[in-house]
Amino acid sequence: MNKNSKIYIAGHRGLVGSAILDNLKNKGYNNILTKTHKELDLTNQLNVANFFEIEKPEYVFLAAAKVGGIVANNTYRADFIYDNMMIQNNVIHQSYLHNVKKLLFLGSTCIYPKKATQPMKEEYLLTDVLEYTNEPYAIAKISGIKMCESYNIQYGTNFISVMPTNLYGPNDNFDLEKSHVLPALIRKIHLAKLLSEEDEGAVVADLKVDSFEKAKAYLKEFGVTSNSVEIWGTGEPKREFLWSQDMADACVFIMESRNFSDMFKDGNTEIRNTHINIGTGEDISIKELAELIKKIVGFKGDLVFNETKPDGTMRKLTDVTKLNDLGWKHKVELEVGVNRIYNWYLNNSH
Ligand SMILES: NC(=O)C1=CN([C@@H]2O[C@H](COP(=O)(O)OP(=O)(O)OC[C@H]3O[C@@H](n4cnc5c(N)ncnc54)[C@H](OP(=O)(O)O)[C@@H]3O)[C@@H](O)[C@H]2O)C=CC1
Ligand SMILES: C[C@H]1O[C@H](OP(=O)(O)OP(=O)(O)OC[C@H]2O[C@@H](n3cnc4c(=O)[nH]c(N)nc43)[C@H](O)[C@@H]2O)[C@@H](O)[C@@H](O)C1=O
Repeated sequence: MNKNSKIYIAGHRGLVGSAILDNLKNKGYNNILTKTHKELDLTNQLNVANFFEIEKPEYVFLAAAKVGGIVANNTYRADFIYDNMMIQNNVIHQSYLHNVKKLLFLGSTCIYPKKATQPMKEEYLLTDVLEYTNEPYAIAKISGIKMCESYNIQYGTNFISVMPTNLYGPNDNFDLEKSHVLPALIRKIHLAKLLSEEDEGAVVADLKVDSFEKAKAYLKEFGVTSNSVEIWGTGEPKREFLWSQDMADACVFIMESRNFSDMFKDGNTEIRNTHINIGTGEDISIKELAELIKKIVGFKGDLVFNETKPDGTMRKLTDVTKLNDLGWKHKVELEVGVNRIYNWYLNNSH
């Protein structure tokens, strides 16, 4: 990629896409192409074909997807498989037809078997059954990896897949039902603290409702009260969290420095499993995460574990040897990142 290359970021307003946009701008890339979801619905084959025909991007970051936490994945199963397969089929196929020089496809570590040996290496893909709560999403992501791999092999394209761990950062989704655990707990614990301080105005403003009674009733549904916060599941599952700006930096690093062909020449004779894990290689339990957020937010109440909610995979720690060997390592440690995202939330929640 050179600084004038025409680069399309699909999903530029999302958690990862917005961080990729900032990262590229900061590095001096000046020909970046973006479209909002409203301007271009990537599930629409004809519109995506027209877009590529007119714009002819040279590089593509595919960070648009239907994304959500464990309950969203488990509830909207059809949407997660349909939207994700449509988006990636359209973008990857049109990238091939219009001679895109390089494409980066974002998968997820949920592609690995539910009971994979830890930490999970790239070659564990398709070696056992998946976690059921996010199986439709994971299958869409696996088909995206295999699509990139197949186009590379049959058509000589240069499409690279990366498998990020759980991400968090600015522009994350803080919805109490549909979000991932880290933003959900930041918001729930913050709101519980506001309730304990009897700051009715701040609670109403955060939830954008017209009365404190409505706000309290809504929060009760999610187990948020002035003296306790509900945590889904047992608190025992472990998760690995990567700051979204580190994730974006890894994506740009890979786009700048790697080619699909390098990935099986460097001692790897197998053309399959050329995807790259992106993570920190460190994880913590959900209980420990909740305690950390509680400390940072300054909430004094209790954490109550609701075991009727799913735990999901008990552990999905990435093996980041491949990424580290390429010369990239994360910078932001979890406690620093949680402090940053809490401050970001305080400045952006109304
Ligand atoms: N967040 C995480 O923890 C993880 C994310 N990933 C992957 O990283 C990538 C980015 O995720 P993340 O940034 O968190 O997701 P976000 O939900 O924050 O952003 C997704 C973006 O895609 C856009 N989008 C969704 N559907 C369409 C559509 N039909 N047409 C056009 N645009 C669409 C959204 O626009 P709009 O909001 O307007 O719909 C949004 O800008 C995804 O591939 C995801 O699977 C992988 C592992 C973990
Ligand atoms: C990134 C990843 O995201 C999803 O997988 P997940 O890691 O299981 O997602 P999660 O962040 O929602 O939950 C992590 C853990 O945390 C627990 N938990 C506690 N309390 C809350 C809570 O309040 N909200 C949420 N969401 N989870 C909670 C929750 O029960 C679970 O044990 C995939 O569907 C898949 O899409 C994917 O790739």
